[in-house]
Amino acid sequence: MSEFESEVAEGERYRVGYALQPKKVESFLQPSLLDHAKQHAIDLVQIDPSTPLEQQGPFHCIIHKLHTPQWNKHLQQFSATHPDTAIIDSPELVTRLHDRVSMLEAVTRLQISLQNATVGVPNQVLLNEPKSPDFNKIEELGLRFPAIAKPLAADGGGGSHEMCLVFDREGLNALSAPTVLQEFVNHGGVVFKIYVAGRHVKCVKRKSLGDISEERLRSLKGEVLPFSRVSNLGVEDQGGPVEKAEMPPQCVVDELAKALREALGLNLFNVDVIRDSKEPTRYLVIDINYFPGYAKLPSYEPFITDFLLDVVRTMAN
Ligand SMILES: O=P(O)(O)O[C@@H]1[C@@H](OP(=O)(O)O)[C@H](OP(=O)(O)O)[C@H](O)[C@H](OP(=O)(O)O)[C@H]1OP(=O)(O)O
Ligand SMILES: Nc1ncnc2c1ncn2[C@@H]1O[C@H](COP(=O)(O)OP(=O)(O)O)[C@@H](O)[C@H]1O
Ligand SMILES: [Mg+2]
Ligand SMILES: [Mg+2]
Repeated sequence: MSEFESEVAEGERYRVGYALQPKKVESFLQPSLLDHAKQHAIDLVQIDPSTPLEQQGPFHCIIHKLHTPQWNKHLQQFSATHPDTAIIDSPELVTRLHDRVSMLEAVTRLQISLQNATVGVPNQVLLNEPKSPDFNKIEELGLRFPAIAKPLAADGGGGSHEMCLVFDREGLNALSAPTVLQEFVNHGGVVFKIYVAGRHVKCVKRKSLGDISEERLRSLKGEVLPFSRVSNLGVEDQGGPVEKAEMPPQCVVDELAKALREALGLNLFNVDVIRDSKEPTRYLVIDINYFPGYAKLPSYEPFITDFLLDVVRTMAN
């Protein structure tokens, strides 16, 4: 039962508009979410992003994952004249997550040290022209191979999840600009995904890239191995590294979620975190995604509904 079930004022209903791509509508707006929200006084209403919002309201809250200029304009016009509608989240702040350098900047400013755990980011450098890279910059940072070449843009556009494992300098010749070269950290093949919806936080484990031994590293010199969407592969793991992996301490998960929520000014995101195999109290944030695939979480219906109730109630008070 939702923690808010008894608090819904009788007869009062809330309209929450959603503006999402068709694929996202299909995955996120499961009948189970629509039903659960409805039972808790929330009506989820689809927004047509090409029509002015004025003609589609009123809304107590709008959630969205679109970033076309036309949508941003409609949203800006509507929020200027409807300050009582909560916009989740501000498009300007979401933009920070569309770039793999700026998305991690907030993490580098965090000071989290709980239960001996530290939270940081892997060494990384932006290569505007990877074919003629600034080796001084790479060396100054002490960045070591193997590394992962990630497209700078993380806006969900074509190619934004196409990565490459690079094993030495020669491998950089195969890359196209602009690329973020990030040190590969052995982490036991498991990624922790921390899903945040306002003050609500859930952490799950998923399959990740396996460790790279010194021997394998030597045999792969000069190679470039492309990969994409590893944590979505859903490969069988019975008795494997994912099942066996210990979760990070809950206090670290909660503190990281809270600190990032404040630093980014965002409510709906997830954080990909790995744990250094060599130093198991060292946690590294490798990716932050806006409005991720919440439907993959067990019991995502109350998770999302409770968050939306928080938002509409705060606006009403
Ligand atoms: O589609 P899903 O459910 O796999 O969700 C994707 C997320 O998967 P996750 O929840 O982290 O496992 C995915 O996260 P990752 O980058 O794979 O860690 C992205 O947030 C992706 O959005 P975009 O393509 O970057 O705009 C998300 O895609 P959209 O659903 O927003 O298109
Ligand atoms: N620095 C790293 N060290 C080791 N593995 C990594 C590192 N960065 C990413 N990975 C692996 O690559 C996957 C995809 O990288 P990520 O930055 O999360 O991109 P995406 O936005 O496509 O999810 C991660 O889920 C993880 O398995
Ligand atoms: Mg990721
Ligand atoms: Mg991502």
